[in-house]
Amino acid sequence: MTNDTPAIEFESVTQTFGHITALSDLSLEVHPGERYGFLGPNGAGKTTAIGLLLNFLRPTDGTVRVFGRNVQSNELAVKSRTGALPQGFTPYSNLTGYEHLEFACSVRGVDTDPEDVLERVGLLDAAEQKANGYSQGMVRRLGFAMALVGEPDLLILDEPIAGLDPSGAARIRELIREQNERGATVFVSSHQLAQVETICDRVGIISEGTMVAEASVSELQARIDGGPRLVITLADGPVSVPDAVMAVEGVEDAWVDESRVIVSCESASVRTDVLVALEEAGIDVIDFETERASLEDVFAAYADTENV
Ligand SMILES: Nc1ncnc2c1ncn2[C@@H]1O[C@H](COP(=O)(O)OP(=O)(O)OP(=O)(O)O)[C@@H](O)[C@H]1O
Repeated sequence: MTNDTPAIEFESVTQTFGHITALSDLSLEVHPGERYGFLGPNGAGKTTAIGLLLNFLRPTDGTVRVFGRNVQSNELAVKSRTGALPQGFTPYSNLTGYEHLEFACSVRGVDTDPEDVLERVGLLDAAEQKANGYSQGMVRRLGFAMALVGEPDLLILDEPIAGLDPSGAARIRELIREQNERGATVFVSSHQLAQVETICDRVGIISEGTMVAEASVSELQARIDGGPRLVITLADGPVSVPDAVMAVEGVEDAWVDESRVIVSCESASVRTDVLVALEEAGIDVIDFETERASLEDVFAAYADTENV
């Protein structure tokens, strides 16, 4: 393996279940050290892709590699470098949190202190409690703790933040960052777009088993709306978009939303020109701010191809 070898590689992967095509000729690469968000609506094929990565499924066609190794023919070598939190993770109800971690350590053949990992996910106080008394959020954190055992080079996390309260979600985000800083590649599947936006540096969006967009979060936003919008509140309240705004070179679009004028511009300097133009036209501005399209907006536009 060289430094250029992808941490994850799907090469023209198709997965069918009878007459259903879950993945269709999917290709993607995740570079070592990346935090990659794998996004898509329900039924898009995310869990199928993770099932292939973990060798729970055999691809109908194509090849899946982890650190350059075909996952089908190198299962043990791949698993020794991978920690996973699968979507349907359910704990053994009669084992305590501590016993789950002991089990994960023995499977991996490492002598990590279970209490250390439980503390990192905020479950130390519940270490001696049986997992059947755990809340949904505690179960996700337990699964995450088991994925961390042995400091794997690759973390595959299916909806890691689902079911967590804000402080639990913040803790998991922090742990993901920590793991990434020590060098782990992170692959996060989610339809909680706001969560992925803050965790990942690159995002792939799949729809109906096909990759429809792949870029950094900021690139995706820029593709949809040309960058941040300027939101202006006028003293007299707008009835229509002032001509002075539309006359500014670089204004792509402008519209009235309730009491505000929203201006889509191609660059930050155009936003300044808009404010100057309003002042010169004698129109009083009470307030202005810039507003980014959320990844939610981006996703909706890509998922609904009629809007692209
Ligand atoms: N074992 C299976 N047998 C038959 N069809 C399946 C099987 N697993 C997945 N599918 C189908 O493949 C498609 C992709 O499903 P998948 O679970 O991978 O999507 P997903 O993006 O993970 O969705 P969700 O966010 O709801 O979990 C769906 O149409 C699903 O019904």
